[in-house]
Amino acid sequence: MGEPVPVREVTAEEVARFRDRGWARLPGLVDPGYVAGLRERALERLGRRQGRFRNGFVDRAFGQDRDIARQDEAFGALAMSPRLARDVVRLLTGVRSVRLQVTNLLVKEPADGDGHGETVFHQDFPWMPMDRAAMLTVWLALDDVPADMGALRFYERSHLYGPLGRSFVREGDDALTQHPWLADLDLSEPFDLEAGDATVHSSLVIHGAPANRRDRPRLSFTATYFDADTLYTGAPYGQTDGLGLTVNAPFDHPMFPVVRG
Ligand SMILES: O=C(O)CCC(=O)C(=O)O
Ligand SMILES: [Fe+2]
Repeated sequence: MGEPVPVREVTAEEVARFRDRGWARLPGLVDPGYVAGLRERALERLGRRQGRFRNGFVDRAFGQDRDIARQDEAFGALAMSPRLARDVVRLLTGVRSVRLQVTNLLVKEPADGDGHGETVFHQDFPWMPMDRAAMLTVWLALDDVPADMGALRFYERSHLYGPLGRSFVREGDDALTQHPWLADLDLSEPFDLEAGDATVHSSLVIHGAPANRRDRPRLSFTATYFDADTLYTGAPYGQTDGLGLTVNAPFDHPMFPVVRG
């Protein structure tokens, strides 16, 4: 084992905010020096990338390099970091340990020309074959992400309303169009992130992002964790279909490692 990945502890105030509002800002979550190394690796991978898929609704909003932590050791060390796992356990309510669901390198290309558009407002949970929603995503800025480059925005406390349905299935199915009452909730103010800053969001909070109005790609890394006691429901899902998971049993599979705190 090398040095521990330089991830800081979340504060009691950040935990309280996350639980109250469904999301929180975590400034300086990961040491900027470590993040500079991640950024270099990310750019190197992107340079080797072949073509882009623009078929689905999600692909219009950002590019994905899924499961990057299984392919790159620096991203892997961060995703499997005991310090990060401790933070996640503290943020979630009533959870003893967590599994990693997925990691992703997200790239939102500048909107000009043939670039990406906005990330429409949505929840993450309605896609999941999980029997509970104790699940969150850490969204780490790999480079400075000024607000107009597309940092996430959140409908405050929207996680309290349970699953509100899927988005990204058809044209015009963003959460606001499906549920106009959401507009009565406060929308988080736009904010600038620096490399190493993160946001963390509940799988039930409504979130989205504007298009990237700058001239360089928005680069971020996400890691999604869920309660290790969660049971598999058997609902069809690309990631889990065919893995041989047992319905009504935990996600006991190398794809979903328990991350020890
Ligand atoms: O980065 C984005 O624009 C959206 C990311 C997202 O929806 C997520 O990580 O759950
Ligand atoms: Fe999302």
